[in-house]
Amino acid sequence: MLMDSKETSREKMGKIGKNPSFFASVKHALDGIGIILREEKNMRSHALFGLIPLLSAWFFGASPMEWIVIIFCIFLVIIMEFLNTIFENVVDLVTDYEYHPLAKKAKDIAAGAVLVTAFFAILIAAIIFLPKFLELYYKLI
Ligand SMILES: Nc1ncnc2c1ncn2[C@@H]1O[C@H](COP(=O)(O)OP(=O)(O)OP(=O)(O)O)[C@@H](O)[C@H]1O
Repeated sequence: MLMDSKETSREKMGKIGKNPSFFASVKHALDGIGIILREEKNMRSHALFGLIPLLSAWFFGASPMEWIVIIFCIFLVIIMEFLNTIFENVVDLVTDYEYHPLAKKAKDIAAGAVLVTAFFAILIAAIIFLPKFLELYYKLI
């Protein structure tokens, strides 16, 4: 019963349905990336901060394994921000922007997951780069 009304409303809208091709799926995925870059200031910050370890890796001539770990950490933070944004949107959809303690809980926990991942990435960056920075520092003084 519910299924029938759902399908009818889908047909009426004419906008929702299975992607007709692989390229249509890719286009919608790219739209999603565009939306998160436009609407989420935190995602732009992550992308910008991600440049620091990349430039440092280039400057210090990081080993292939160090490059892999650094790129892994950058993508981990970015993926976590994607998940956080998905949660925020689903919560807003369900609550229709009305206050609900469970909505607060879900959003705060999702934001906490991003924070934990960012700390993890900073810790890894410190383990890789701190000795290199110190070596350079003692060479220069
Ligand atoms: N429907 C709601 N009910 C209760 N609290 C909410 C609700 N929506 C948001 N909040 C609270 O307001 C905070 C900010 O919510 P918002 O959706 O604006 O996230 P944001 O500022 O985009 O978060 P982030 O910085 O993680 O991207 C949430 O972390 C949560 O504590």
